[in-house]
Formats: sequence, C-alpha cells, structure tokens
Amino acid sequence: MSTKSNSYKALESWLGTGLLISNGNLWHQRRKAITPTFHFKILESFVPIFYKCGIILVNCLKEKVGKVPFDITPYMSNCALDVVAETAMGTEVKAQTNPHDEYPKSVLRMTKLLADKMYNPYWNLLEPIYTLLGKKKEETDLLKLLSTFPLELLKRKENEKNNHPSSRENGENKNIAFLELLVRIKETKNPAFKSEQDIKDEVVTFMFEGHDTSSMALVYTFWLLGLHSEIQEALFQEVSQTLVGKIPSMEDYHKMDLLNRVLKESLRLYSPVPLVSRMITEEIVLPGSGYRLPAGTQVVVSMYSLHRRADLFPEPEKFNPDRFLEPIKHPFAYVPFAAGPRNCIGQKFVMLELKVIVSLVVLNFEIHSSNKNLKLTRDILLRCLNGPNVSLTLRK
Ligand code: HEM
Repeated sequence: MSTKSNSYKALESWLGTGLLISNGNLWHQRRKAITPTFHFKILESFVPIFYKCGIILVNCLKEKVGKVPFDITPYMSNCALDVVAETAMGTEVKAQTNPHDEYPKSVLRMTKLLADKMYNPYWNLLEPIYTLLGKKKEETDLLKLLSTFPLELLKRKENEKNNHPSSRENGENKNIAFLELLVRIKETKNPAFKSEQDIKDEVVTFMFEGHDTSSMALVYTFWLLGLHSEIQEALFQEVSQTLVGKIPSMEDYHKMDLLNRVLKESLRLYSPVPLVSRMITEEIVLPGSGYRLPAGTQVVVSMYSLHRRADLFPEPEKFNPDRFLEPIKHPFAYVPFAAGPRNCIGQKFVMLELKVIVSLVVLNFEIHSSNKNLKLTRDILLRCLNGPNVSLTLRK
C-alpha cells in the first residue's frame, strides 16, 4: 500500500542501500536478515556497554557540578557516539574522554544539508543551483569524512580480530557487535548481503540512526526532568530502590515503570524523528473523512503534531508521564518509532540504552534546567537551537 517517499533518495549518497532507505525485495530480505540481530539476548549483552558509557558520562558531568549552566547536547552526543560505535562496530572511540568532535559535527551539518533537499520536492531540478552555492562540494567533502570514520573503525576491528582470533571461535553472541553479526550473515550466503559494501551501508545506517536519535532523546529527557523536580525526585526514588547495591540486569531496567513512562512521555513531546513520509502505491480512501488518496501521493506524517492532538492526549503540552498509565486512545496515536512494517528496528535497543543512561544520571545528580522554553528547529531530526542548558548538583 505504501513505500518510502521520493524525498528519502536525498539520503542515498550517504546511506546507500541501508535499511532506512531501501525498498521492495532488497529491503524485505535485509529486514528479515537483520531482525534477529536485535534479539533480546543480544540486547542483553549490550547492557554492560550502555552501563560503561553511562558511567563515563557521569564522570564527565561531575566536572560541571556547581558550575554555571551548560549545554548538555555535546555530552549526550559523545555518549551516544561511544555507545553506537561499540555496539555497531565493537570498537571504542572514546568520544567522551577524547572528544571526536569531527564526526558529530559533520553528522549535524550533513543532516541539515540533506534536510534542505528532502523538504524541497524540486531539489532534483535545483541541483545546478545547489552546485553553484557550493553545497554540492560541501556534501561531497562531508560524505568522504562520514564514510571514512566507519571505514576506519571497520579496519581497526579487522586488526583487532587478526590479533585476537579466538574472540570469534566460541560461536556465542556475547558482546558481539552488529558488524560481526552481519559478517556472519554474509558468510551463510544470505542473498541480503552480497558484498562488503552492503555491510558497510547497514553499519553506516546503524551509526546514523543510532547516534543522533538517541542523543536528542537524552537531551530532551534531561531538560524535561530538570524542569519537573517532583517527577525527577520520584524517578530518583524508583531508580535508587531498584538499582543501588547491585549490578543491574536487563530485568531491573524493565521493572522501572516510572522510568519507562518518563521516556515515553519525553518521546511523545519531542520525538527525535519529528516526521516520516511515504508514497501511496494503491489508491486509499481515508476512513472518517472520506478523502481519496490516489496512488503516487506523497504523504507526510508529523509525529510532532499528532502527539499534540488534544483529543488523543489531553493537555498535550504538559509533561505528564502518568498519561501512559491509561491505554493510548488509538493504536496509531503514539508513533515515535513510526508504525507498520517500516517501523524502527532499533526501538528496543534504544529504550534499553536510554533507561541505563538516564537512570545513572538521575542516580548521581539533581538536574536543574535554565531554559523554560526550547527554540526548536527541524532538519531530519528535531533539534534545539538554545542549548538546552542545565546545572547539576551532586546527590549525596
Ligand atoms: C530515540 C531513538 C530513535 C527514534 C525516535 C527512532 C525513530 C525511528 C523512526 C520514526 C523510523 C522510521 C523512519 C522513516 O520511515 O522515515 C526509524 C527507522 C529505523 N530506525 Fe530508528 N529510531 C531511534 C533509534 C534507533 C536506533 C538506536 C537504531 C539502531 C540501533 C535505529 C535503527 C533504525 C533503522 C535501521 C530504521 C529503518 C527500518 C526500516 O525501514 O526497516 N533507530 N527509527
């Protein structure tokens, strides 16, 4: 009934045949092959990585305790980059302790450039102007840098494997990175992965989808908690009662109901992916309104607007995690991870990552937000132009 709309073609130069933008049979084969790599056993093996990166984040944030309010975005970006590099590539980039500024900054610039194209239906025709304005060259330079980084990591991983060949031999999925799982799929002659390039495209997609989205989700969640001290306090109580004095397990994170609702509410108000778009492949008539959408129609679904509909979410602007104590009013009312066959394959991964990191920060600090309002801007992701700035107090 629908496929990805033409606007996604703007991402092709970067993400190649990766899952996010591929269509038809290739997408189907890839999705089928990749789905088992998000099995809960594999996610469980990532918890220590999330935890380690969260502890490093806490240590970095300690330097800010008692100081003037600061922008939390680079801290979250570096933490999310550490997580995604180790889970996707099995390699530590140490972005938090040795900030690898170039990659996150280039991702930011690239998503802005590509968003200009994605939201302009005539961008194909405007290509000469794009070239004249120097944007084409900028895109090519950024592309080089953005694919060099994962390739460098791929090489480093290859060297590590050659130096420690035993790490592959026991056949278990313990702490095996996404990259390694894809290499194994390719070795089984799966038609979804015929070449190294196919693997690279998926790893780049994973790095893109898994880095910036998680980073923005953390930013908005901490800002909201910093504005709502009573909810932050209740969350601190829940986290400290569940986690203190033990090495947390995946089950512990699933048990924390308020933590889950806080994250869901943050993703409702500030969905890092603010909209998706599709092309209708067969005519449909919308139930209720009776509007007819002919085949070929490009449809945009704005999560930002949908999640603010007062008939679906009373007092929609209010940060109220308790609204998720009630069932959602419509199966498609709440879609931060989209819905249907092209929904987010990484949603369980990211919810677990967010739970581990948010609980560690809340356990260690009281967060106070200085901005009462955010100046939002939309490129491919929902971004914030004014911080947000927070100050921190160390919890005893
Ligand atoms: C809070 C964080 C995240 C949000 C809000 C989010 C949201 C979404 C949304 C809305 C889509 C549909 C996109 C579209 O159709 O245009 C999507 C697709 C996708 N996401 Fe996520 N995502 C997040 C994190 C992740 C992570 C961590 C990964 C990887 C580990 C990931 C991997 C993917 C992939 C590969 C697709 C394409 C799936 C397909 O088309 O079959 N995402 N995500």
